[in-house]
Amino acid sequence: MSHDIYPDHPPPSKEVLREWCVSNGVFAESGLEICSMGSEVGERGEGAEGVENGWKVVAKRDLKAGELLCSIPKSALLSTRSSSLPPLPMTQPPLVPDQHSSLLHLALCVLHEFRLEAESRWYGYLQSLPREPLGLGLPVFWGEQLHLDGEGKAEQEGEGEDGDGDGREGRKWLVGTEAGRDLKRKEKDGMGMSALTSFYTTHSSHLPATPSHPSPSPLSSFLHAYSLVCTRAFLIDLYHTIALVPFCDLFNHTSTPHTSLLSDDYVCYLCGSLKTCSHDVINNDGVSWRLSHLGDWERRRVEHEVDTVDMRVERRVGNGEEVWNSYGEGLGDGRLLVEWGFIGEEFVGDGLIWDLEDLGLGIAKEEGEEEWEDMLDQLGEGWNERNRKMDNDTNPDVDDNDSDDSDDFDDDHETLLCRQSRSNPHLLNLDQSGRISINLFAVFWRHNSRSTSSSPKAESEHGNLFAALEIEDKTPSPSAEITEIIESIEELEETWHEIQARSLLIEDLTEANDLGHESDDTATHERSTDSKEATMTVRPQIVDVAKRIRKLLQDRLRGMYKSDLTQEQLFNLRDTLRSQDKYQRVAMTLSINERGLIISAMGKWDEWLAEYGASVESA
Ligand SMILES: C[S@@+](CC[C@H](N)C(=O)[O-])C[C@H]1O[C@@H](n2cnc3c(N)ncnc32)[C@H](O)[C@@H]1O
Repeated sequence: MSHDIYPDHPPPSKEVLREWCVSNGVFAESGLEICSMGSEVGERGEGAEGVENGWKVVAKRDLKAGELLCSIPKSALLSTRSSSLPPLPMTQPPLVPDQHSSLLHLALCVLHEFRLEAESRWYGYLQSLPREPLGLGLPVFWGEQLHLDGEGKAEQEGEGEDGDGDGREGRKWLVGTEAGRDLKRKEKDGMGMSALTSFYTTHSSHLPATPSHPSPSPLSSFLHAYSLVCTRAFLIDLYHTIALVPFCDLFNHTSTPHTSLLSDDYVCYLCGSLKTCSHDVINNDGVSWRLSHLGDWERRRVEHEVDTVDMRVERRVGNGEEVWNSYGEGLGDGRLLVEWGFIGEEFVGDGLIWDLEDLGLGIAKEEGEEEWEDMLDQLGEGWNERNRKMDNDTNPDVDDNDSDDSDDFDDDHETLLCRQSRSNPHLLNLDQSGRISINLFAVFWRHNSRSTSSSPKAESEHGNLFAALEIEDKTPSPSAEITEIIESIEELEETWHEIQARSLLIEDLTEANDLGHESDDTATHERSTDSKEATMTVRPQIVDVAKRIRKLLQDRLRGMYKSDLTQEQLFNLRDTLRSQDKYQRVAMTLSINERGLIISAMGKWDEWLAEYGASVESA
């Protein structure tokens, strides 16, 4: 599948971009250099073996915190407000300006500017953007063989860019992974391939003919423009909403960035003015309501300075180091791959996630979601309360409000369970340290107690069928339930801690034996047997829940592509991929990493169940 963006134009040029920046008032610190990723020389598309490398920003000298990296006047931003594409006609139903429709609209504007070629105000910038691979390798396009012209008519079918099936195979490896979940969610939320196709089919006729593009552009051109917008646009302010920001979009992502984008967002939403404008309502002090939250000094600044988007050094950058931005906090590889087409293997974010309906408990998404969320909110409160108490007991002098972050259990990565995610307290996840969230434990625990506490009453004397089916509700009150859950979690962790301590003791004794310190085998045996006798007992319900969790992990693993292969076999398989199988390589890496996390978590639950798993049968 090929697009019609800049056919027969020279490759992207840093020099042309630099000249465009200068003539559009863009300031870029002279101590920054745009380099090719993976090699220090060459323009786009000139990497080794013709592989597109992408660009990055590198510091040519030490950069101190506070230094200005770049400053772009808002007049240079490319947004739906600034583009020369005429406003979209009212659609039926109207295009609600949510984030996705804003991306689609901006993509149409970008395609229009591409079609203007050198006539566009942004040509010097747009020519610098990647032109390959089509759709920038975002998984939503992997393996797509869709060919439509600008009017939505099928073009000639043929082998696309990844006609050898790299994309199709790559998609298979995403099944069951976080990226696979994200792709499904996007499709469901109307952000998949079919929604993109239908948007362009509806709106392509709105693109004016240009001297270089008298006919409509193929769908592939729109998809490419859309990918550029998705991977490069920033949220700016109330007027532009999202926009492409020349130069700022050259910084790559890491979870420990040096810089971030700064923009005053409280502009007039009608004309974009930051300084007081004719649309403003003035308060009794003669100040626009819009700017009334600012102090005197700040107000003077906005009234007199050019409105810009800036990036400053927030963490020192050494000479020769790449300067990193962050595309969002806690972005895991699944999300990075789906939204930006790469993985960072930094193992940050919330790990693997389940929805309520994925838990095999027969809970539909809409069914009682609020009730479950209420329970999780109460659990969160109960958990924080417990932490405060624990901290007070161990450290009576510490301020109560500081206690949340300093809890030993929550920060101990060797535990079976982890606290609620900071990004979403309702999340049901397996964290990056292989710990199941207390939420998942609580959902299984509650489901278990509901199904065991509701037992049909014995048939009445008169054989009344309705009376026989009446359910006796022994459900505990919500607060009693949360207390029970927290006590169960503590019980689970204490027993896990005991197992860990015992294996450490055995390891120590074996090591000591190997070194000949305590050569008496009988003594070793006696001590390890002693410690075994210290085993605690647990409530059967905890065992039930542990078994559910173990099964949940196993099911997730089994839902992955080629789930019967061992990690070693997968590594070997990945090693045999051809250099051009880049989608398969990245998808396999993601899948292997997620499998590793599940396997290590399963190992812990197996160890615990080996000790306590039988007690439920005897209960
Ligand atoms: C905003 S652009 C950054 C500049 C881009 N590298 C370029 O060549 O113009 C975002 C894209 O850069 C690439 N990218 C960003 N961070 C990356 C990273 N840590 N590793 C690999 N690629 C990255 C991805 O292709 C992503 O879609």
